[in-house]
Amino acid sequence: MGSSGQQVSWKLADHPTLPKGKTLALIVLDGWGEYKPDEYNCIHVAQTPTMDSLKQGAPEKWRLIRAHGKAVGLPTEDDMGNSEVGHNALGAGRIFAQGAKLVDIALASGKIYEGEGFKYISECFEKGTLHLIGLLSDGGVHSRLDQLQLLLKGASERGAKRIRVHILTDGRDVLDGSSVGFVETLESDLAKLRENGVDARIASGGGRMYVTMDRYENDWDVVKRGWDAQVRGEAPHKFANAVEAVKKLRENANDQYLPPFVIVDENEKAVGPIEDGDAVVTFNFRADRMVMLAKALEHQDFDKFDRVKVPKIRYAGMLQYDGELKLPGHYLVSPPEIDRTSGEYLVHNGVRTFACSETVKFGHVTFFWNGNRSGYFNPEMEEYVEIPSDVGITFNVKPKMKALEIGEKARDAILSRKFDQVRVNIPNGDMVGHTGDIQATVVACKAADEAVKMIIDAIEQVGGIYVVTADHGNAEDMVKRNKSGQPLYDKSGKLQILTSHTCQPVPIAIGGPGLAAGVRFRNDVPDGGLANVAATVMNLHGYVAPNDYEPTLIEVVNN
Ligand SMILES: O=C(O)[C@@H](CO)OP(=O)(O)O
Ligand SMILES: [Mn+2]
Ligand SMILES: [Mn+2]
Repeated sequence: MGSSGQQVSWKLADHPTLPKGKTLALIVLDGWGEYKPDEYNCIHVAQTPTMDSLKQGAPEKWRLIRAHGKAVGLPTEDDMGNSEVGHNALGAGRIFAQGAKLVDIALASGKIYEGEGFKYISECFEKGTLHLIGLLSDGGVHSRLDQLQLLLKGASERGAKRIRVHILTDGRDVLDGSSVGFVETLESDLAKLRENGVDARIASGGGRMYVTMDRYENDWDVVKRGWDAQVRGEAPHKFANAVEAVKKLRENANDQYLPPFVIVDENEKAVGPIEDGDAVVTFNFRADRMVMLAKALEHQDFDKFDRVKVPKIRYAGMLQYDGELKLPGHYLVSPPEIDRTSGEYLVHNGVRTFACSETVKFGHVTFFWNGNRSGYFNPEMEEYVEIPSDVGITFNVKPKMKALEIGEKARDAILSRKFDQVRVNIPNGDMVGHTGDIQATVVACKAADEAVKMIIDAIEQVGGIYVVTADHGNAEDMVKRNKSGQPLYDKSGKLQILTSHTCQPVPIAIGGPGLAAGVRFRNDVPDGGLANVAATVMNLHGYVAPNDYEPTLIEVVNN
């Protein structure tokens, strides 16, 4: 049965000419876009002989595809790509309206306030406090400030009398240092609410990478720091107001890594710990970095850290973050129903699959790939291997990350001949790109290229096929630019470093000894994007994709 209840026919039609049984390596370079060659394009600066040689196969075996905006289900063409929407599109073969867009629609129509989730939390408004926890920026990757603003307004109009916002500063999807402005904006909104009789305040905060927003259980301490501040009202730093807190803490850390703080009253008492009878909403729409907190808030038998205090609350996510675990049970907006993913089809058709990355990207090639669904479709047919990521460092310190280990695992999986598809995510360009450290990102790109080479070499040995692509841009452009592409400087003359993803297209290359003669990229899908990759991969496994999948990027010509 499909998730919508209808019977799904999983059998895929045979491809008219392409054979089955070739080992296929599917390599996703995280944060690897295509951009003009200059000194801030780390992919260009780095030695990347493998990726360079693939590019020489253009236009038949190398091309660019869209990885941002509407091509991946985001609200506008100004929205940069990200891993969640990117891997969802790669795996699902169709474009789904994503969380950002679904929340926009639900807020605009007011439907968000009519759903079960809002009713559930609003029953606490009379006696309890409404806590809103999430990423404070307009990055649009995990959350958006304007959505928070609408939610604050909507909730207060519908009876929330006491509101506490627990902020996580960004500096990753937006410029470092922009946190101050976002906090000022939020403070002025909360002041207006107070004028209207709503007791609304910021209660706690911290930088997203150091407080709360860990993912894939890489480091529970991150979530614990947030818990202590948000729930217990305990943090090493105490301030009377949040703008002052962020300004002060920025003296020793950037936005992504601000230490946890709580806002206190005249008696040094935290103004907004979470108490029995309160309502809590995590207002991020994106799943990966909210799942751990959701578990801490929702699971009775939670044992990842000592929560000390476990208030009886009503908790709702902006979305449901994990469709398989049904986590959280209550949510304000229904998530996209990403069903019938390519992974599920291929497993049903006997394609044995291996997927691997290191912890910080592990869920990208498994959970996101499979439509935000954790676990295997069929454990007999699939093996997912996670290589533990380094914990407690920023990745510019170790820019090679686990690229070679991922390459080795993929190589061994290919050479074992136990798998038909070997899928990896190579994180370097993205994770190091987010640190804004240009030199380290150059090293990162080189390491990623070396990992690609290892995997392609293994494919050569077994007579297989490779598909190399990326989920969105990042390392190819490390500075903020004006409309004509010139780097921008701030008031003090400092170059404005871009830590975020980009709106650039990404490459896709196909090749390997197992690629049938005459296979090439068609030229009649010029606007092809990440969602076109699934049908392409199904073809290379010897199958035709379901009708409603975005069209394949390849054709077979007689030569
Ligand atoms: O680190 C993350 O959470 C995002 C940026 O916010 O990056 P990616 O989409 O590549 O995972
Ligand atoms: Mn990514
Ligand atoms: Mn990223």
